[in-house]
Amino acid sequence: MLEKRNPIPVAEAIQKVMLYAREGEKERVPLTEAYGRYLAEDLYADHDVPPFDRSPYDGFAIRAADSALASLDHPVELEVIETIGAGQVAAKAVAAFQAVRIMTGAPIPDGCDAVVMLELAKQYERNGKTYISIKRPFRSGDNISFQGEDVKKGEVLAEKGTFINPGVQALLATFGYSEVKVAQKPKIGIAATGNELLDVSEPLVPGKIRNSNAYMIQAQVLRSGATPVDLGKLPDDPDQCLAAIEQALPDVDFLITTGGVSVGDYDYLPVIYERLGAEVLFNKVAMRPGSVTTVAQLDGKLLFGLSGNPSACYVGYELFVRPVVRTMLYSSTPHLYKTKAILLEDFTKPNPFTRFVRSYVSAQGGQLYASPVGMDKSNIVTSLAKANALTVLPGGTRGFVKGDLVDVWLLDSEEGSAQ
Ligand SMILES: Nc1nc2c(c(=O)[nH]1)N[C@H]1C(S)=C(S)[C@@H](COP(=O)(O)OP(=O)(O)OC[C@H]3O[C@@H](n4cnc5c(N)ncnc54)[C@H](O)[C@@H]3O)O[C@H]1N2
Ligand code: MOO
Ligand SMILES: [Mg+2]
Repeated sequence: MLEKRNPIPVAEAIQKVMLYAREGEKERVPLTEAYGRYLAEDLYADHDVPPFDRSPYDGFAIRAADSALASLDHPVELEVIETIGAGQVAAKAVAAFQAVRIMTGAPIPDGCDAVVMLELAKQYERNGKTYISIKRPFRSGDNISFQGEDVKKGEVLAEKGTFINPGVQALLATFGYSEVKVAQKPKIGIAATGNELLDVSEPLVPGKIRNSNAYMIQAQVLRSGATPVDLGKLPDDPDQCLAAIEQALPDVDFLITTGGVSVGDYDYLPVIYERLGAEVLFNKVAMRPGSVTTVAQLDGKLLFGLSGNPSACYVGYELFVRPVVRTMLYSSTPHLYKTKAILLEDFTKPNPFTRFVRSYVSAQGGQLYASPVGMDKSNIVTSLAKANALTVLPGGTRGFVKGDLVDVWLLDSEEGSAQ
């Protein structure tokens, strides 16, 4: 007897999954391996940057008061008593009408409070001494890069969960983190089910296809910041699938299977969840593609039964797996980044369920535009290669036309959305 499945709205399905989302563990990695990871702690400034007043120019450090009367007609002469480069500290005290030759990055000598750019000073020698003359006054503070002007001690520079981009990497180095506490990468088991599946290296034979989903998901897992664990191909045999899943579960944070979740004779995932004693959170979502997406939990561990159809499988990962991965990585915005774009083509098909159209979003003149890419069917694989976004057409609508403003969820953005 065919069990009747109840489609639930996408937002409700996501909510049900998110109830099981947990923050992950921390680990320390060398700074050289921190790029691309997620901070496990807020990053505080434990000192001012710059840590001392310094010169932003090559030139001369002076006492501004000495230049008060300088003009084109009456240049002021100062004696240059010392030269310091970046990394050096002036050894002498600067007295009235004295200056220090200073290079960019060197600390401002005691007593000085302004810097004259090299180009604005005339330098000359007289009786074995070096002098400069300047033809305009400088105010106290002119051309000084002040201690703490970049950041003050105690400020939070990047919050826990921040993606470590090259800029964050620079901050970590600035504050002396030779090792960085980052979120441990969740481990995600991936098993592709189906008797029809060939290995990538096998030649095609009648009735069979190559397993593309496992490799697609592997890349999605990596893109979302987790580690894929390849559990291989499983035949459409409930005993073998059950044994493989039971064996794999203890070593992974989540388990993804593809295929076998619909109502076919060889769709065994529902039976397997039952035999495992897992609670099925839902087995039908009002979305296309991916309506058969099934998610179950066993002792709090999520089992994602993604569709066998490539486009449905892909969308299932981005909607349901990505946010739990990002939550483990401490993100407060774990979902795909949501924005709006102008549709560049008519999309007149009705949308009985919310439709996620694989799309290419581009920016032109400060406006985002969305073009559907390739055929909009769940068994299509080619459209995925061009997609950088999902255009979201709500269930119960039809007749979107070129020029309509539509919701788009970006696939490649490091930024996410809270909801
Ligand atoms: N009578 C009904 N039939 C179907 C329904 C339905 O509601 N009633 N739902 C359809 C929808 S929607 C989808 S999506 C698919 C989902 O099927 P399954 O998740 O059970 O997946 P399979 O049956 O195993 O395979 C479907 C399709 O995908 C190909 N596939 C499977 N695994 C891979 C892989 N690793 N790499 C590439 N391609 C894969 C497989 O060969 C099939 O062509 O069910 C509809 N049917
Ligand atoms: O799960 Mo099926 O893709 O709705 O397309
Ligand atoms: Mg099936």
